[in-house]
Amino acid sequence: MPQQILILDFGSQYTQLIARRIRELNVYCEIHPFTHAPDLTEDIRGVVLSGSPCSVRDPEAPNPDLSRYLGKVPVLGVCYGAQLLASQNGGDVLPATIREYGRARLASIDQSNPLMRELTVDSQVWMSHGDTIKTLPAGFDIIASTPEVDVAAYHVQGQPTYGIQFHPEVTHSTEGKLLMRNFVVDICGCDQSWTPEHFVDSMVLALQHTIGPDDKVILGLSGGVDSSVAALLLHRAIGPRLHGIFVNNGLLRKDEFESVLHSYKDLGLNVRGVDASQEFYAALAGISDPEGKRKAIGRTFVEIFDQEAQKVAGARWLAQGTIYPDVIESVSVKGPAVTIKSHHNVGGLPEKMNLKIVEPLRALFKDEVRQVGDALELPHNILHRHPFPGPGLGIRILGDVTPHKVDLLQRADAIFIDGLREFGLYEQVWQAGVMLLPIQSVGVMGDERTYEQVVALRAVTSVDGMTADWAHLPYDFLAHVSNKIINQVRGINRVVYDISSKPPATIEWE
Ligand SMILES: Nc1ncnc2c1ncn2[C@@H]1O[C@H](COP(=O)(O)OP(=O)(O)OP(=O)(O)O)[C@@H](O)[C@H]1O
Ligand SMILES: O=c1[nH]c(=O)c2[nH+]cn([C@@H]3O[C@H](COP(=O)(O)O)[C@@H](O)[C@H]3O)c2[nH]1
Ligand SMILES: NC(=O)CC[C@H](N)C(=O)O
Ligand SMILES: [Mg+2]
Repeated sequence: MPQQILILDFGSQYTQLIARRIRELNVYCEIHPFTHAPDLTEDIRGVVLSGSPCSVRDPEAPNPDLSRYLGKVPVLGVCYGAQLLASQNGGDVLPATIREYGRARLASIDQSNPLMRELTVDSQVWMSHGDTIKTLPAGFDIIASTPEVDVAAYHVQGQPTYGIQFHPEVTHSTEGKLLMRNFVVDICGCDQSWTPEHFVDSMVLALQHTIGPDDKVILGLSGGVDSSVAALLLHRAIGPRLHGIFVNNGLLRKDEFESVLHSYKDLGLNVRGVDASQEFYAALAGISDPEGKRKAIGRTFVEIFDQEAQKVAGARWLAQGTIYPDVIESVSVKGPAVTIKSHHNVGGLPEKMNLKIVEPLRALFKDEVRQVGDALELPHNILHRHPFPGPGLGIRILGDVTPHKVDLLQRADAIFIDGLREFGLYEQVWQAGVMLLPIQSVGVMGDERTYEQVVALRAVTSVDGMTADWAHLPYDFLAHVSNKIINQVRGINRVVYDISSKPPATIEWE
């Protein structure tokens, strides 16, 4: 295991940002819910305690025993984490007279303290708290204040334990990254060696160690970034013992089955294309409910993987392209998050497959997956491909799915995506696609009345898909796409543009 920082999560909306800031310093870190705090191991060089929506004054609030870490490795409490350490040691945490959300400025700083080294007076910090530390326990020293908050940061005498009331992980804390560097590099002594290349080398070794010398691995490949990067890593580790399976679920983009299979062959990967369109259409027949469709698609995927695995003698592993946000969401502090959408690849692989799961990208964020793909020389067109959901056009056809609707949508979608490329807009957009709406509208074409379907164009900007803004595409581009769809795709007579952000909408419509 690489040296790492452990982040104990108390449910803050910013916990993932702490992880991102540490990884940007080329230091590996993991988030664990406070309810599953791991024991200290040699590779854990420091611990960060996250913020929380809870108040330490609430008897129900998280209050774990931290003695296994304190004084043994450096600990940094952020907001709730700082309040918790203060209150566990006899300090007073009280409701603040004014709740503080937003920007503040550091008025005094103890620059001789290693956490505060090189931070500047007047530096902007981001606050988000309703409680405040009124009195510190004996042996705790203030190392920074703002005009409103005396205890903006503290240090525990004689041990590398620190607390800060503000949020260094938020970019609005302009010197937050410097503070994190002071903690992670200077105080914890991490050597900043966690680079994409390092990840590739150590993951290939780990895969070789885990997967037995004669074992074969089945990997569902989609043409998307995650599964393609997983494929290259596994291929480097076990070569031809990797068996990729690319399923045509009848819900792919126009001509995608052929073109993706082709690009995998070019990469030297051992991939079988399985055309299961009819099985998917049969499973979807008559189902209009979004969750019903997702479940039917998920089930059919599993059936196909199961059938294919049985054809490969010695198949002992099922590899998945699972990435870090999937993992974090399923171990959230408040219990598994409410189901908004059932992702087709999560949950419910049947026992009888008898395959063990291997997930080489489990620890990475999407943009980190792209960096690893870059280090593995994944071709640009796959690396920068927009994400595409496994259930494909099945969740972009509102209402029931038929081969005829798939055909209409494939043609409209191809015009939109080709148009983005033509206008040089494809890589400015994080994801784009077309939705086929379950309504008809009246139009007039060549003096004749039409009564045909409506499609909605969807394009978003985002970093990781967790939040997204609708893309402000140029009007002349939208006009071009709208004209072309209405003129060329018989059966569609109206095009609208979706101007909803996530939240409160989501990227896909179902
Ligand atoms: N048509 C398919 N055939 C086989 N496996 C698939 C197919 N579609 C999806 N999968 C599997 O489901 C997983 C999740 O799909 P998902 O779309 O989240 O990831 P991806 O396709 O690898 O990347 P991206 O998010 O960039 O599209 C994939 O990693 C892959 O293992
Ligand atoms: O592989 C997948 N299986 C799914 O079931 C699924 N549902 C949504 N998505 C993709 O996830 C991102 C966020 O989508 P939403 O804002 O619609 O939840 C977007 O990139 C979506 O395309 C899926 N990907
Ligand atoms: N961001 C936080 O960690 C907030 C901690 C606590 N809930 C407060 O309001 O002070
Ligand atoms: Mg995909």
